[in-house]
Amino acid sequence: MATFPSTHCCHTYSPLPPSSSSSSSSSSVSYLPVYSSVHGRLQRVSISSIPNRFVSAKVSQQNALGMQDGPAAPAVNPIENEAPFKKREDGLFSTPSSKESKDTTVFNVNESESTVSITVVGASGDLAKKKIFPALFALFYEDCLPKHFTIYGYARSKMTDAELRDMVSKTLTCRIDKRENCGEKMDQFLQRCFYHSGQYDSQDHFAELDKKLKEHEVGRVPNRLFYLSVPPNIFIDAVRCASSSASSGNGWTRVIVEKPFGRDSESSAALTKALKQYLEEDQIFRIDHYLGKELVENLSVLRFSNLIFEPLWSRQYIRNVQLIFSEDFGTEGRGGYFDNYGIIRDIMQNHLLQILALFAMETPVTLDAEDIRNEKVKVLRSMRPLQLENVVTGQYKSHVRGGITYPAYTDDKTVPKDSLTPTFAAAALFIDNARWDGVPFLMKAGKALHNKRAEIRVQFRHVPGNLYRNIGTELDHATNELVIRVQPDEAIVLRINNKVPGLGMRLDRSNLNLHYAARYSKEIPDAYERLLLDAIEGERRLFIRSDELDAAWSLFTPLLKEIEEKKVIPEYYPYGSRGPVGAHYLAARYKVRWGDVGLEP
Ligand SMILES: NC(=O)C1=CN([C@@H]2O[C@H](COP(=O)(O)OP(=O)(O)OC[C@H]3O[C@@H](n4cnc5c(N)ncnc54)[C@H](OP(=O)(O)O)[C@@H]3O)[C@@H](O)[C@H]2O)C=CC1
Ligand SMILES: O=C1O[C@H](COP(=O)(O)O)[C@@H](O)[C@H](O)[C@H]1O
Repeated sequence: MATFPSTHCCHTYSPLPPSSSSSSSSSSVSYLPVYSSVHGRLQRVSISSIPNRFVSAKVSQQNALGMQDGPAAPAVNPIENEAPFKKREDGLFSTPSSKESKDTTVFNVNESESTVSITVVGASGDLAKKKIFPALFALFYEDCLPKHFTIYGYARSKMTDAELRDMVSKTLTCRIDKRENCGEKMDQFLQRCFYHSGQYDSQDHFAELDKKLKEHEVGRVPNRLFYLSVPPNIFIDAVRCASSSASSGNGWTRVIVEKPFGRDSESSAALTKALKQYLEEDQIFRIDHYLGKELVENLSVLRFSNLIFEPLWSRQYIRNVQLIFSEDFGTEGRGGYFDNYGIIRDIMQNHLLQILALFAMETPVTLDAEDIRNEKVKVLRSMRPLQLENVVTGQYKSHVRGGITYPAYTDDKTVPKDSLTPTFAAAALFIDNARWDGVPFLMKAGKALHNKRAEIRVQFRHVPGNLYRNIGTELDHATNELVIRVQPDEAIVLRINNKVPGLGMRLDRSNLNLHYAARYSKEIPDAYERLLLDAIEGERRLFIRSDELDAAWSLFTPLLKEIEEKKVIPEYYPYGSRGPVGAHYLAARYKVRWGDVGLEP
């Protein structure tokens, strides 16, 4: 039997008044006085077709705008009136149709009865310091963690609790808009962080951890979350030891697994098989942190809650879709890992493909995790495996600019001098279904490029019958474009044609711009915050199911094998440039121009 931690964090995102949204050139949209955030919770309900956080947002938005067609939306959470829970003999409530097995999620009326122990395995590492501990602190700071929780760092390095706290404290930051009591909050958080040193393959060492966890859990239903923040060759040992010696007796046990989930179909299937010796599928939370990014989460909202977009979302109106990732730094410090994977496995097969699946899927039956993941799998299975002729690879070379020498990829000491591993790739993908037949989905990902950016660009078809041809406007070259800028400086921009004001008739291209920093005053939570909170709450929507993973690898494995077998030589591009010119030829073959070249955005 497991309990559900009751969390009560509630962020409210108040849009800035229109007058202060100076860079939102557009705002013809009504001003929303209060917008409940994704973290807004009325009451914890986990396995409902609509996660609670969504319901609270929807209700407050509808009430604020009077948007709904029918009578005003109720001011209470409709789920409260649906009584979807069975009362159990022990006083807890469980969902009648829970799909979880060992990991049965229940709604705990009395939060003080349960506790969550979060163990960061690999706590001495880069990701733990950079992302996991800061995200846990941010959740604590926002009152999003359950009332009773303990955090343990676990790794081989020898450290005391005080040393872990010292290490962690160096990376904690407070929300810009909530600086007050920051030091106090940090101290409170650090007091709940502990450390246990042990080997990853030692059941005895995990049993020692178990003993320590029990001391903190005494008197409460213990729920345990393990975050595997270690290199992938350690995943199975750590899961075996954690599950046999440190899993929860009568609460839930969940494991967040970091990427990479294998390096091809076979190794991924082997990893899944090995993990399933110790865990049920619903205990495994395969993380793809791009799914936790605000604008990726917003993709479905944009599409399925706006009548103006969904009818256009098909081959009939969309000419091509571009998924672009670029970083303005190289593999600095991670060359050893990267050389075994390359950019196609590091970014395309997971982050960009996940975005593509969300972008292209059919409307899910509900917002339930399984319904969404079912639709994503269908899209992935409708896609053609990538072919080498539709792919361009590149690798960055040294470049001198402004007296500074930027290194080549192979200058990294952990990378073999003759490495052919791509640090850049561009690819054309196709979805062979009725909605997307013939529409090129172009992906481009690279390190050591001229900027850091992740975005989705949707280029629409031209308006048939160019009414404005006689005034010299070639509308075929000025088609509408929707840009969803995932990072940095999150924004949704729609490029339209408009008349230049004045007595004459001249056309211009302008941007309708939802610029998040201008529209919302609060900091956007880091992806790891959202995903950690979801894992604690048993929400699987943003985690990768094993059949999704299989489908994703099926698309890329033949290509990756061919690149390696044929020892395909990447096109070399200077550090800090826009990448290989081959990417433009690839796009041109499908009559596409990369939208990120030339004019901003
Ligand atoms: N860093 C990042 O930005 C990202 C990382 N990831 C993934 O997250 C996971 C963790 O990444 P990261 O923190 O960078 O990894 P690290 O290389 O920093 O490893 C984490 C910890 O694991 C232990 N460790 C490292 N190598 C070995 C080894 N060969 N044998 C046994 N233990 C080892 C070390 O702890 P100790 O010696 O104390 O035991 C180390 O502190 C990886 O799976 C990575 O692919 C995913 C996305 C981004
Ligand atoms: O998963 C990875 O992502 C990072 C980029 O993440 P971001 O959130 O900073 O955009 C990338 O640098 C790394 O190579 C890759 O493993």
